[in-house]
Amino acid sequence: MDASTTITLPAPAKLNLFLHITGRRNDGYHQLETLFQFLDVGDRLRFQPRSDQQIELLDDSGIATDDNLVMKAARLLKHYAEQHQQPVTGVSIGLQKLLPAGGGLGGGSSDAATTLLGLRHLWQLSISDTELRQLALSLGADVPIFIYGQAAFARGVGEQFFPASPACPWYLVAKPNDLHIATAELFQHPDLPRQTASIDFADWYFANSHNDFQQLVCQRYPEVAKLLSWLLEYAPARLTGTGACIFGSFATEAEARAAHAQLPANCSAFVARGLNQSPVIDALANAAGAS
Ligand SMILES: C[C@@](CO)(OP(=O)(O)O)[C@H](O)COP(=O)(O)OP(=O)(O)OC[C@H]1O[C@@H](n2ccc(N)nc2=O)[C@H](O)[C@@H]1O
Ligand SMILES: Nc1ncnc2c1ncn2[C@@H]1O[C@H](COP(=O)(O)OP(=O)(O)O)[C@@H](O)[C@H]1O
Repeated sequence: MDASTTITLPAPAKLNLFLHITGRRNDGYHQLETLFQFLDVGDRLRFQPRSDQQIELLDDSGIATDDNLVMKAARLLKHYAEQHQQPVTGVSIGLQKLLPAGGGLGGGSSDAATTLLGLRHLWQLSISDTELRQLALSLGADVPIFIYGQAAFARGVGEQFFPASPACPWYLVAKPNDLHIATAELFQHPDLPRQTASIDFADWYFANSHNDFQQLVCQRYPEVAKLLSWLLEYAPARLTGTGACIFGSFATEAEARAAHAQLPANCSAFVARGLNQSPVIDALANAAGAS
């Protein structure tokens, strides 16, 4: 495939297999320890070069174009290219949203990362992965992991990575309908635990870790507490990120689908496989190979 032709790329979801808050920085941002893993489910983005210089976003998400992380990422990379005297073309970006916004699955962050990666390819920009991750961090704490593209333990605000190879089970990911949790609001809550002791990642396993947001989210949103109690009857289960999604891990797809079939009313869910490499990395390698 020629770099100037249309490309379609995935923007996978992530799970936080655990999430500890170990402190707070002077600027108010929290220091975290977490383990990121990707899912084989996510949004899709299509990048089509234009003959003018416009960046156009075609999307069905209902998010205002100027607020959309896809648009922010595209403008940021265009600005970088212009500052470094690297030519760019216009582009129409089609966003197909499948992941719930504000679900703790990092959908918006993943869309932003796929935009940075897709446009670097399309525009043939000379920018290293490290620089791209720095640009990504300015869009949000969760964006760099989707550029990194490998399952990883993370420290800092979630931007210092240590490669990991957790088991890749089948997950049932579920959330109460019509529930969006505002990440910033939860981070500011006085009852949030902020002093979990730092762990040695080599000693990590699921049962000796937790998610520091889970208790607070369950208190504030009883529908999450109820859904989590239900899922725990079937599998080890936990909140991802700041929620509202929870996940349960299963040895087989059939077991995950059997639990899905019993999903309580007023909830939505999907079954997905855990992945230790982001599918966007494979898709870009294919696109580069075909150029
Ligand atoms: C909690 C996590 C765990 O992976 O995921 P989500 O639940 O959002 O998916 C992330 O740290 C979320 O990252 P992200 O959603 O990109 O957050 P940002 O846009 O950078 O920040 C939103 C707001 O959350 C707070 N924030 C975020 C990250 C952090 N380490 N400390 C913070 O205090 C800040 O108040 C910030 O203004
Ligand atoms: N392309 C996008 N997809 C989803 N949310 C977006 C997008 N662009 C901006 N946002 C904003 O980012 C917020 C967080 O989105 P998202 O990353 O999907 O959830 P979370 O941070 O809970 O994992 C949303 O509430 C939404 O307002």
